[in-house]
Amino acid sequence: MFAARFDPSQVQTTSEPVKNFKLASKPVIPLKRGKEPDHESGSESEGEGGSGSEVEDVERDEEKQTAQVDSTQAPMDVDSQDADPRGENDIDAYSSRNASVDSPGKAPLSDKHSGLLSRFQKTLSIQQNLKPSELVNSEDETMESSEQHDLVPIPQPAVVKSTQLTVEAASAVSKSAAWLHTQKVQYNNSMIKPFASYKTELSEKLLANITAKFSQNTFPIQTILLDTVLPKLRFAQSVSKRHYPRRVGDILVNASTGSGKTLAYSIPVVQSLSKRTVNRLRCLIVVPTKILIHQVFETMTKLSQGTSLVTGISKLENSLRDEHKKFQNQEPDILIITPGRLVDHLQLNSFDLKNLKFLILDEADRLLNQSFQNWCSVIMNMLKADKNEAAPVSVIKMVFSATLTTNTEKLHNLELNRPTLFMMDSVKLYHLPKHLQEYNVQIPTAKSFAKPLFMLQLITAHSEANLRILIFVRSNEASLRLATLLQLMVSKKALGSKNDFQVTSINSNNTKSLNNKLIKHFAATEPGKKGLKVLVATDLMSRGIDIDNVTHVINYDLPVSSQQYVHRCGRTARAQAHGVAFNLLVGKGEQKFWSDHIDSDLSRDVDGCHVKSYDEVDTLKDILVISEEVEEEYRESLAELKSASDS
Ligand SMILES: Nc1ncnc2c1ncn2[C@@H]1O[C@H](COP(=O)(O)OP(=O)(O)OP(=O)(O)O)[C@@H](O)[C@H]1O
Repeated sequence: MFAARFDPSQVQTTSEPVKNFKLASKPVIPLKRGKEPDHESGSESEGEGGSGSEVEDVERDEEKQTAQVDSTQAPMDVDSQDADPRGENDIDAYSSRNASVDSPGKAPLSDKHSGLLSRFQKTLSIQQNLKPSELVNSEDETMESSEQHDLVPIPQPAVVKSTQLTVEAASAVSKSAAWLHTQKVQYNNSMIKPFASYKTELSEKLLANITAKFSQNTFPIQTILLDTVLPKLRFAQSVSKRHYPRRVGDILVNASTGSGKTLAYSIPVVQSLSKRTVNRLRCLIVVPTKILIHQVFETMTKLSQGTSLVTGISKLENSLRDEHKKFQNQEPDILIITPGRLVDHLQLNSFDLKNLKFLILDEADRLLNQSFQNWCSVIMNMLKADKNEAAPVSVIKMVFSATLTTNTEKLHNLELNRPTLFMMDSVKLYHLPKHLQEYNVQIPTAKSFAKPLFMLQLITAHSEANLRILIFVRSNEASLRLATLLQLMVSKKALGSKNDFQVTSINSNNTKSLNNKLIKHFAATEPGKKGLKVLVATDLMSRGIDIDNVTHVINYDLPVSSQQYVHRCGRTARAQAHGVAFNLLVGKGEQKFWSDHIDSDLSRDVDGCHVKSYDEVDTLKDILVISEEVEEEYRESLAELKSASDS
């Protein structure tokens, strides 16, 4: 069913010409006479197929020289620098030309310039001897002259702003440059192909693990990433074992929830590292929550089965000291960790980053919004120190999210190196899964007191069993209260559900282990058991959690942003499965908020699902109708809940 032929020509790259901002002056590299210093391909010995070490030495010199060149100089556009009118590109002409401009005293100037130059130097010396009071501001001077002569002032040339960027302006430019000059590669949902078509790019063992444990066919984000990154990685590793990351550049991915991002970044990592001989920390995967650690660990373990790669995790429940000893004894090749814990281990020197080749941020927008002891700058500084390199360090940063931040400030902190952004070819900020069917339930303000009852009627209107319904509320308190109320209501005669109805609540009143147990129970499928499982949760559950067969998501409380909406709804309709999301909108205010601040940021597949109103479905159109008996029992339940909470 996924066998649609993938045609590489479909890969739409909207790459603006990637301007390689070069530093103001080219570092002069000791190359053979007559050869133009070529930064892109590294060096001339590379053209002669020099041995790895020779290429690495030249590269190391090149990088040292680049690092020494003062990078605060205003970046010069490559065109002006390379467009050499006289076509003199060899190193001799280059140096004599600069000598004449940089050191006038040394090289003979033609006579016609020497007079001009001496007058300029005389003016400079007069200006230096003037007292401050004698210095006249240009505006005042213009005003005085016009008042004295009562003449119409002669039109003055515009005052030319200083060409020197102020530090703030320069950093603002560089920050927006971090994002604006990113090459963009767009893809669409038709880009699916068999994993077997990568048999020349992937090791036999890895390919077997993918097809046996995951799938025969790729998802679109995996196709575009593997097609782009694998060849780059292979070539870069063939040129330099040590510095290949810098040649590949950084990778940014904005792909919808459930689209297989974890596999998309895990495959290139396992492919690149499986040839290594000694265990060294070469890949760091940073995730925002503990639950995600286990999920990524499972994927990595399945992929690297049969290789000698060691994947480690840092568990918050383990003591830092014990983990420190464990990492000291054996450095894992791949480490999955949360940001705060990573900072703790770096400060304890549990491991160093000098061998690191991949730094992966999963749910990156969440990570970049977290301060966690300023983890981002701690890692960036530690990388530069351990690798003894200036930015950009030779590490491939892979930044993944379904709602990747466009906040250049946050991305700037990552000191991106020639980033490529992979994104859906949609005009909106975020893209929803194709088979996610959304329904809006418009509740009149006057009836808002009965919102829990409407939701119960919405749930019990579904006749089929084996539903897994995830209900999102805005707080822990609301999660506990709503779950308790639902249990009370279901125990009543009129309100009771036809199905076996289990309601649980995830909230911070529970211990972490209880929450994990409840999630496992919710996710578990007992064959033959027709349980209708309802889990009430806060947004802790909305990020990256991959639970099979969540059939419905109910936004009982509206999310506060389109990002939150995307992540909540993304718990269903995963891996191209079908899923349903209900939005309970109370009054015109919430309806307007949803359309102005959520729906306006979302794009959906043209041939996919589109938002509907609940009353377009026969079985749902009466959920807002309440009989007297039902209302009576509902009010009883509310009273019971109130007395329980008061006691
Ligand atoms: N090519 C594939 N074919 C079928 N299933 C896949 C494929 N790739 C990944 N999956 C499955 O899809 C599910 C979602 O994958 P994953 O959790 O990586 O999505 P995601 O994009 O990270 O979602 P989120 O943004 O919510 O974190 C997982 O169960 C995974 O095993």
